[in-house]
Amino acid sequence: MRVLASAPAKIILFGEHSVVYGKPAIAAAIDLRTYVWAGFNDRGAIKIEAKDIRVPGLTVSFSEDEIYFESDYGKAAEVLSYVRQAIELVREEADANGKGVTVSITSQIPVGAGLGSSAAVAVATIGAVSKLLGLELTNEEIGKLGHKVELLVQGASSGIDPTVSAIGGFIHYEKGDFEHLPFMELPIVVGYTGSSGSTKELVAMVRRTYEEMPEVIEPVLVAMGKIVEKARDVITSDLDEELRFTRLGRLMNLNHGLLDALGVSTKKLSELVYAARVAGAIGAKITGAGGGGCMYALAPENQSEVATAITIAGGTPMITRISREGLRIEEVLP
Ligand SMILES: Nc1ncnc2c1ncn2[C@@H]1O[C@H](COP(=O)(O)OP(=O)(O)OP(=O)(O)O)[C@@H](O)[C@H]1O
Ligand SMILES: C[C@@](O)(CCO)CC(=O)[O-]
Ligand SMILES: [Mg+2]
Repeated sequence: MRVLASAPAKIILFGEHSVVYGKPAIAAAIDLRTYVWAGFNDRGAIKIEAKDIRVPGLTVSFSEDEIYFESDYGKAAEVLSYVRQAIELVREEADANGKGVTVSITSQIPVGAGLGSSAAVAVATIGAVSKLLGLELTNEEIGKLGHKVELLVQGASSGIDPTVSAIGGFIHYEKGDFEHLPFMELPIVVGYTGSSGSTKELVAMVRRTYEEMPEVIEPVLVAMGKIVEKARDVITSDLDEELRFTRLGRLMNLNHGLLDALGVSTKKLSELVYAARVAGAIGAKITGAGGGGCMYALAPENQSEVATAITIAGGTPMITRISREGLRIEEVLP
């Protein structure tokens, strides 16, 4: 038997980092996906093929008893840790610890770019392997297992990325609970700096700053949480669209400033943010963990001008759409 599952990338519209401290956040699944085929092998081993993982200089195929790699073993094992933890967790849930499982991954999502590649690969792997092992899990349950994987690998995770990747759509998230927000088409442009940041390291860096001066950082996190609640009020209000976008844009700019204050922006990210604003975006901010990766801009009137400005500033623009669908079982072969 073989199973193909896919799970989407995400953008965090408001509230990254502060969400790790129990504040609310708003996120949406987008139409870039990671695909995972799962099947059995008769060696009782975990075998992972992740040939197209876009980590510079690294092409790996790895299993418990065999490792093929074009880089050092330590790096390969670390890069594949989300997938391996996902498989191990599902084998445990299914009481199938000795069962040989092979997964093969292809992905449209840039890695370490703030678009939730770690959550998508964990969720798609859990979806495919749980189906293979005969577990009946809901997408919500799979999101919770994805959160466990992120906690095991990163040490800290709010769970928002695996949740939105598993269930799709547009969500408000707080301390493990989520609520779907009314679906709206968002005229956004994502700008990719081309460099990556590790969520594990960025979350740890913010934690160090917090521990060094909690009396300074806590109010910043509280303000971020308030921005999210304001944004939710605007999204669910009956204000006309123009006013709604204007208010959301202002809240995005405030949120970006506070993320910059936490130290998770980079010169390139800030350049893309300012280029987008100058080209007429009504709001622009980092999305995801930062340290490289992506920003997004809200540009109801002038998406193509903003995309051009991002290109001129040295970034790669992506015009994406919100994906209503989260985890999907694409194919089951006998
Ligand atoms: N296609 C893939 N195959 C295997 N592992 C992957 C794949 N895509 C991502 N990963 C894993 O996820 C890691 C990147 O996760 P990280 O959380 O640092 O960034 P991100 O999820 O892309 O961005 P963010 O968390 O800010 O949204 C990679 O180093 C790798 O371990
Ligand atoms: C930086 C962070 O807030 C979002 C990463 O997409 C981490 C998390 O919520 O787990
Ligand atoms: Mg991640």
